[in-house]
Amino acid sequence: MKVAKFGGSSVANATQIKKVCDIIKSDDSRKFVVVSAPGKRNKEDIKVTDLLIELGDTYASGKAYESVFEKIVKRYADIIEELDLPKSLLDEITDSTKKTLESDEPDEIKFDAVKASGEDSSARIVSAYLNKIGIQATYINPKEAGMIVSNQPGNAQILPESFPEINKLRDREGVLVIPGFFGYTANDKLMTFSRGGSDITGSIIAAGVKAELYENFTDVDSVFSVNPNIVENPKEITVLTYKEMRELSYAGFSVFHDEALIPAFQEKIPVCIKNTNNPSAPGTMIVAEKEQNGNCVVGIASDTDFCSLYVEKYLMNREVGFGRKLLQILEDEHVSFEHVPSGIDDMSVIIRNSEFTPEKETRVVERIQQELQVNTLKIRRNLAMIMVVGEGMKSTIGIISKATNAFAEANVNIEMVNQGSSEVSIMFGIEEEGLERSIRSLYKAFFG
Ligand SMILES: Nc1ncnc2c1ncn2[C@@H]1O[C@H](COP(=O)(O)OP(=O)(O)O)[C@@H](O)[C@H]1O
Ligand SMILES: N[C@@H](CC(=O)OP(=O)(O)O)C(=O)O
Repeated sequence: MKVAKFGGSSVANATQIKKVCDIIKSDDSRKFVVVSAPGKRNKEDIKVTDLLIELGDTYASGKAYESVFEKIVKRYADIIEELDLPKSLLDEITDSTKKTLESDEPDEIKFDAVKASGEDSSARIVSAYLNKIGIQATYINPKEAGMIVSNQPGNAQILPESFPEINKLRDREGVLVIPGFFGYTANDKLMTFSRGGSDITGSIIAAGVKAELYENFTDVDSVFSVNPNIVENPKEITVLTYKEMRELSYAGFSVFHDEALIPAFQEKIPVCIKNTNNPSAPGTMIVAEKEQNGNCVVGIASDTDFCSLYVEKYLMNREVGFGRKLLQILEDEHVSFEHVPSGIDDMSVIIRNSEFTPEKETRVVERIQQELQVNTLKIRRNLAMIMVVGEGMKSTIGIISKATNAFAEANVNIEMVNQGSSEVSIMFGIEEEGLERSIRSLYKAFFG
C-alpha cells in the first residue's frame, strides 16, 4: 500500500485535479491520498491558504472581509464547475467555511480552523471526483483518521498515540482521501502544522499504515542539487538519504518540509518525490542508506533572513557555564537558535530574524551586558546561510577548500563556517547580498 501526497500546485485547478485522479487510478496500491489546498495557478497567483490567512486576519480586525471570502469561494466554484461536480458540494464548502469564521472559538483556535479549511475542501472535491470517475473513494477527516496533535496552534506536533489508530485505516475499503496540514488535540481542537505541513501529514499517514512507499507529488521532476530558481536546469538528484534530505530541506529546499521526514524515517519508509505533470519520470528516492558513488556533495541549499549575536570575552574558554548562561537568556525570551559556532574567546549564536524581534533584541542585549560582562557584543542582521550537504563528504579531503575558493571567485566574504558534528553538512554564513552569485559559483565548483 502506498501513500500519495499531492501538493498545492497539483490541486490548483480542475485540470491538475484530473491529473491527480489519473495518477491514483493508474496504480491500485495508491490507497491513501493526502491533499493540500489549491496552490498557485501561475507565478502571480495567490495560494488558497494565503487567502484564508488574510480572511481570518480581516475578520478578526472587524474590517470588511466579503471580497476575500468571495475570492476563495470563486476558486472552489471554478474547480467544481469544471469537474462537473454537484453545486451542493460548493454550498457545503462555503457554509462550512463561513461557520468556522463565525464560530465563538478564541481567535488563535479559529485562525487554524479557517487556515485548514483549504485542505479540507480539496479532500472533499478530490474524493467526489474520484467517485465520479468510478473509483470508490471516501473523504476521511484527520480526527477520524486518529491524528492527535499537541496543543500548539500553527505549529502542532503529532502525538505517538496516533500511530496505532492510523494503522486501522488499512482495513477500510477503497481509496481514502485525507486533508493534509492539520490534526486535532485530545480536546478536539483543530491545530495546523507549520506552513507546508501537508508533507508532514503524508509522512505520518505513511508511518501509521506502514506503507511500502510515500510518494510526494509536486511540480518538478525531482529534487535538484540546487534551487532551480537560482541556477537554470540544475542536476537532478536520483537518490538521497533521509539525513541528506533533512539537512537540505531545513536549509532551504522548499520542495519538501524539513519536519516531514521524521515519521517516515522512524518506520524506514522510502519517500519518492515525483511530478504530477510528468508522473512517468522516476523522481528522487529518499532512503535510509545509499551506495556512495560519484559526487560526495549531493546538494547546496540556502536560506535568508538570519541574524547573528556575537559575543567576545577574554578567557571565555575558562569560564564554566558561560555558554549555558548566554543560551539561558535566549530561552527566557523564547528565542530558538539555529547554530552556535564558537572560538576560544568568542561565540556566535545564529538566529532566524523572525525569532529575534527588535523588542527581544533590546532585552537580550541589556541582560548580556549586565549579567555576562562581555568585552564585545555585536548583532548583525541580513545574513544568509548556505549549506553544502552530502554523506560522502566525511571521507573526502578538500571540500572546505573547494568551497572557500568558490566564494573567493564570487567575491563574497565568508562571515562564519560551521561543520555539523555528523559531517553531513558544512554551513557558511554570508551577507545576503552575495547569496545568488555564491550559489552559482559553488554549483560550478561541485557540479560544473
Ligand atoms: N532543490 C530543489 N529542487 C526542486 N525544487 C525546489 C528546490 N528548491 C526549491 N524548489 C521549489 O520547490 C517547488 C515545489 O515545492 P512546493 O511549491 O511546496 O510544491 P507543492 O505545491 O507541490 O507543495 C518547486 O517548484 C521549486 O521551485
Ligand atoms: N496549504 C498549506 C500546507 C501545504 O503543505 O501546502 P503545499 O503542499 O502547497 O506546500 C500551506 O500553504 O502552507
